Amino acid sequence: MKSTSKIYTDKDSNLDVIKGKRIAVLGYGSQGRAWAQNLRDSGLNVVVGLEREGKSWELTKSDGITPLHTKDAVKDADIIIFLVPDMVQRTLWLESVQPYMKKGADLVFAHGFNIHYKLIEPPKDSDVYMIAPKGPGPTVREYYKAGGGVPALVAIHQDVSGTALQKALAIAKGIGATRAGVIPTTFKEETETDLFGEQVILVGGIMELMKAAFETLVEEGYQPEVAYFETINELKMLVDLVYEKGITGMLKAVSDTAKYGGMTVGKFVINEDVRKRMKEALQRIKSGKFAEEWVEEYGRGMPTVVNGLSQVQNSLEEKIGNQLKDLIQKGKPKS
Ligand SMILES: NC(=O)c1ccc[n+]([C@@H]2O[C@H](COP(=O)([O-])OP(=O)(O)OC[C@H]3O[C@@H](n4cnc5c(N)ncnc54)[C@H](O)[C@@H]3O)[C@@H](O)[C@H]2O)c1
Ligand SMILES: CC(C)(O)[C@@H](O)C(=O)O
Ligand SMILES: [Mg+2]
Ligand SMILES: [Mg+2]
Repeated sequence: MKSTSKIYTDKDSNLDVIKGKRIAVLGYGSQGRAWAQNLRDSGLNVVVGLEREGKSWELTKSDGITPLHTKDAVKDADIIIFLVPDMVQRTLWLESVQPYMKKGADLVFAHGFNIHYKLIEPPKDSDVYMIAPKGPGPTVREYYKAGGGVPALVAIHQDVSGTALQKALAIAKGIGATRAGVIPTTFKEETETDLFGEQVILVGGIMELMKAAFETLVEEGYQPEVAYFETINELKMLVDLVYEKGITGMLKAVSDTAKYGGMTVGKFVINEDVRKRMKEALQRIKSGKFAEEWVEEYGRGMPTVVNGLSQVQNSLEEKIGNQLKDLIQKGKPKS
């Protein structure tokens, strides 16, 4: 185990390093919308680059930011931030960024996928760095507006100017991340751990665990509403306790019966076999097999993602969740 040598906070970063520089945020989705608004509200010079005048274009305008066609946005930009989907970045780079950008402009990422797996080969005269928020885009905006920030990782791939880290930390400050903390990493470590996290726990693991538990109860004849409260809705409250007080805090809040059952049956369900599969999933990421498969799936129009989303939308647990939504919302604290 090698612990981080440093956690950067507000006092380690200075917005002046990038003040007045023209920042082009490419894409206005989950992260793009949050970054563009946070950077603008931090007093930085932001434009948004989009390929066409559609939904994102209108949203950008209604948020008070100027949308431009990508090539116009990158033409005069000193810092170009890729916040379009990972599978779109290579084509955007080849067709709309590389031919039009200023020589030596910085190339910035929120995830290392395209650089680590060499889908984008940046010019040798650009600084290339990453600020990877460890949370979803809407939360990056929500926390910033409330005076906080989502923690992030920072990594430098190319440092031609010798100031790449200072610029990366200034952007991290501009989106609010240094209000929490920013940990230095490499493109390799960020890419592999981020993919692993979303596959085995944050997205894949939790989703399948919730579904499997819900379906087990329903198949055994229990009321789906009771199953929903038990296996999906209450999860937030227990994860909130972990977030506020750690795993120990969560354990202290539940009954001794839940502690004993959780400590024994948890290990029976999430057993050595599951850990072996986690290692296998990590191996597929490290070898590049997952990246290869994802590029191929994307090329076929993402059938697995499209069908998977529609299956989830039409599942019994989603129907029950929708029926209970008003009731659940009414019970939420009014702050
Ligand atoms: N979603 C997250 O919370 C999150 C968290 C950390 C890092 N990241 C990283 O941030 C980057 C952006 O991800 P995201 O989830 O915010 O993206 P997204 O899917 O929300 O991006 C959608 C936006 O990208 C643009 N776009 C979509 N398709 C396009 C196309 N074919 N051509 C040109 N532009 C197109 C549009 O502006 C659209 O609004 C990725 O590298 C991702 O890995 C995302
Ligand atoms: C929000 C996540 C899952 O952490 C991010 O990594 C993503 O790819 O959306
Ligand atoms: Mg990710
Ligand atoms: Mg992530």
